[in-house]
Amino acid sequence: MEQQLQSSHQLTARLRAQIAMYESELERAHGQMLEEMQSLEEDKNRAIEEAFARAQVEMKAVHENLAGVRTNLLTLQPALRTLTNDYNGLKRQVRGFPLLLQEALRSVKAEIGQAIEEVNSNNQELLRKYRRELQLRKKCHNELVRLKGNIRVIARVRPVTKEDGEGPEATNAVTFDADDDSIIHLLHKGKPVSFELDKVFSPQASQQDVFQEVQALVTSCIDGFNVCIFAYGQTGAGKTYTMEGTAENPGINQRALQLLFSEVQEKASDWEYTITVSAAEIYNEVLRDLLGKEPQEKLEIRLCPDGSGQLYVPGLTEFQVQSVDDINKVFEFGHTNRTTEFTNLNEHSSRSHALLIVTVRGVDCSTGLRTTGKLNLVDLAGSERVGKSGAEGSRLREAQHINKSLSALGDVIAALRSRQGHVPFRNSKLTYLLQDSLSGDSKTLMVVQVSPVEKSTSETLYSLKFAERVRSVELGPGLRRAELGSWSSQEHLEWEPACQTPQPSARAHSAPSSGTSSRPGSIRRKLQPSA
Ligand SMILES: Nc1ncnc2c1ncn2[C@@H]1O[C@H](COP(=O)(O)OP(=O)(O)OP(=O)(O)O)[C@@H](O)[C@H]1O
Repeated sequence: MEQQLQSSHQLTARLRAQIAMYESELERAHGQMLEEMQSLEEDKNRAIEEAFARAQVEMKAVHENLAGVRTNLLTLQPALRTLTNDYNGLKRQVRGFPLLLQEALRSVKAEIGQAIEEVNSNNQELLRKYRRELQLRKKCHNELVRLKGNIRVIARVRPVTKEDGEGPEATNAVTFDADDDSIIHLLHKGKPVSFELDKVFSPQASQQDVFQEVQALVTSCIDGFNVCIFAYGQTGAGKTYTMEGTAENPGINQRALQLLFSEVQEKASDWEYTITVSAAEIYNEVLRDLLGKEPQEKLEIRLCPDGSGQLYVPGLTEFQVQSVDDINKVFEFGHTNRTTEFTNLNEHSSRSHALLIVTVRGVDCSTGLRTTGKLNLVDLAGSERVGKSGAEGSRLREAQHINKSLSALGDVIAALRSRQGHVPFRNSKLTYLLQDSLSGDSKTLMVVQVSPVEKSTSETLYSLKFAERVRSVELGPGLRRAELGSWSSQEHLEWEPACQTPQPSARAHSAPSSGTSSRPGSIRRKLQPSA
């Protein structure tokens, strides 16, 4: 028991020791906890101090801002008052604006109306002056025509060419007057003969020199005048050279078209122009279209059904052209047609009359005034007197037709120059077709082509007589009848009275799109042997 008591005492002592250890442990943990609480308390206080300090700074800034805003408010108040006043003023103005606008519109309308009236009356005045100017211009032109004669005749002598050969027959038989460019001398069978025309061009004259002589006629077409330019003369005398020329040295046709295009362009701000071209041929008194799709078709000249008395050719193709390039295309097209039609185009060309008809239609943009002028460029058939040299068959028939139409042309020109009441336009297709362009205010220029060589002197003599006769028919009534009798075909073959046929033009086209030719205005282009 004692043992048990002893062990129990020992156990109690161990337990007491253990409890003492726990208690000291607890005490230490308690101390630690107190320390940590102390440190936490310090942290909290520090944080509170810092937050307080920041809050104080911010508070100070807010106070300062508030003070600034207050100051601003104080300064904005007067501005706000002004704005309110302005706003109210504007509101009043907006309310009164429709009335003001109406009033302003009324006064502006009245001012514009007055200005329009002034402009109108100015325009009327200008229009009146313009019309008077136009009339004056036309009067001047007519006066010029009257003074100069509306029919002029010039001669052009071509140079001696290789084709003239050599020897006495190819010697030069034509000379000129150094002091007077309207005189030409011919040595015919040893006798000198002189002629006076309106102007004579020697072989040295250039294409441009000749064109200068016809330039004014060409431009008058833009003002609504009709013009005829003829090349007359025996085969090989240079008619086609003068009218068509070569690629390097173009003749009247191309230069005229070029001039028309440039003149029309210059006037483009005031006038609207359209230029159309037609080309026709008269062979054995049959009229045919050189630009048509059916070159064989015979055309007739008819009276316009509108009762205007104007003539027209139903079916004659008319191409509208705007540039030399368009002309190239038109004539290339016509030429292609013809080369397939004739085995010997050159010969055929020599025996037919070729006409290039250029029509210039204009509208004055400001007045609506319309003008139409026609420029007829005619390469006549060779004038040689084949019949006298004993031609037969178809050659004789051709010659008869040529002589008949050239005589008829001479008759018409003579009648016009002498201002006869009756002009025999209907005696040939050529004169009938050109009736509109030969009468009235129209102008005519005949270029008589002359071969200079000895062997051609008979034909040259004949051509120059023809030319001088055309020119010498006086304009005055006293002399009116003096020369008329000589127009019957003494030198041409006898011919029968012309059948009576006449003609408006149709078939307007724009230029075809074929290949280009180097010779615009070439309706009678001669084929080169190699072609
Ligand atoms: N002024 C000139 N300058 C240089 N050569 C010219 C001149 N006039 C004509 N010729 C030349 O003379 C030749 C005959 O001229 P062209 O063919 O023009 O005569 P034509 O009168 O038209 O003949 P046809 O009646 O056969 O048509 C051509 O070779 C042409 O080039």
